[in-house]
Amino acid sequence: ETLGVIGFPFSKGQPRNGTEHGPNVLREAGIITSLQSLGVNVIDHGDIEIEVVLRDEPMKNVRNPRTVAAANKKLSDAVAKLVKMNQSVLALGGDHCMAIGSIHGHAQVEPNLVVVWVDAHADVNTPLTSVSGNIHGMPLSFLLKELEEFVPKVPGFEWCKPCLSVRDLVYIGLRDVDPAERLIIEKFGIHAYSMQEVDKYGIKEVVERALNQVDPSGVRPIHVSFDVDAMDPTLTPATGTPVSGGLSLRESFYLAEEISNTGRLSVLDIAEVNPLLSTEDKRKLTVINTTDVSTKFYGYRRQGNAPRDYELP
Ligand SMILES: N/C(=N\O)NCCC[NH3+]
Ligand SMILES: [Mn+2]
Ligand SMILES: [Mn+2]
Repeated sequence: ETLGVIGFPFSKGQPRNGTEHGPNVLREAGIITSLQSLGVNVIDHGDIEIEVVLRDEPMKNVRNPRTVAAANKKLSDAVAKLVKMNQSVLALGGDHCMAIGSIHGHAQVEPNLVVVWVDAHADVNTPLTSVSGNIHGMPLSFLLKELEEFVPKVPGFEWCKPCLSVRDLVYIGLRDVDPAERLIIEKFGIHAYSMQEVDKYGIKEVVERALNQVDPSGVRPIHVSFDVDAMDPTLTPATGTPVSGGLSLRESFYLAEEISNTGRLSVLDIAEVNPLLSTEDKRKLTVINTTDVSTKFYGYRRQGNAPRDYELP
């Protein structure tokens, strides 16, 4: 099967320049060749062309609404096109507003998808609960049907019809959740495995419970939205909102291997790599660790990978 890679060189969902370089630093780190060396047929479709919308005034406190909306509409169309062609999609961000386009596009073709949101943050503020106005802290509020009545019209987002139900979403890695976000999680009973649960149950149990809760019959396409700040900042320091006490490299590998083992990973977002926010060696560390997790999502096994259709000589 074919893995289509799309770059989303974007940073306007948050205030720190640099995430627009995420796709290219991941490519420069060899993420494409690493995946090809697994025997995956990888096609790099290049980057979404980002247009700057002039006079993109804030709507109440929501920053860069039209620019964020336009970019994510393009991403949605691109992801939908590839999924329709039976490609798995790896979307390289870019800040986490990318999930609006990525999940929306995926859902146009696979409405039965489930979302595994791997992140230190819940990213489920609405435009009315967000303190910052940064859309990368709100993507799920644009996607969740149950939140539609709580989300005001934001200019540019007319195309974005909510496409996900709270019961089809599960969080892993939370450790910096706003009060309003916790209210939403509890009000709608969203499945959420914070780092507290990871410590309590262990990653094996967390992954098992998470997948069983959103997809007990084990048949639904999986969308993983992976914010690199889910991992411990000692592993991925080049990111905008690092939070201590994150997933270890081995917990991240295990999560990726188990998702890969389902055989139903359909779209993976890699969000919030910001090479400008750290020294050269910390940038290198971030992209190497991110690449190493990505290869586990697409078949690399620490146990070893026996050659396919090949006998011992
Ligand atoms: N990395 C971030 N989200 O995943 N930052 C925004 C969230 C702050 N509440
Ligand atoms: Mn995020
Ligand atoms: Mn985050």
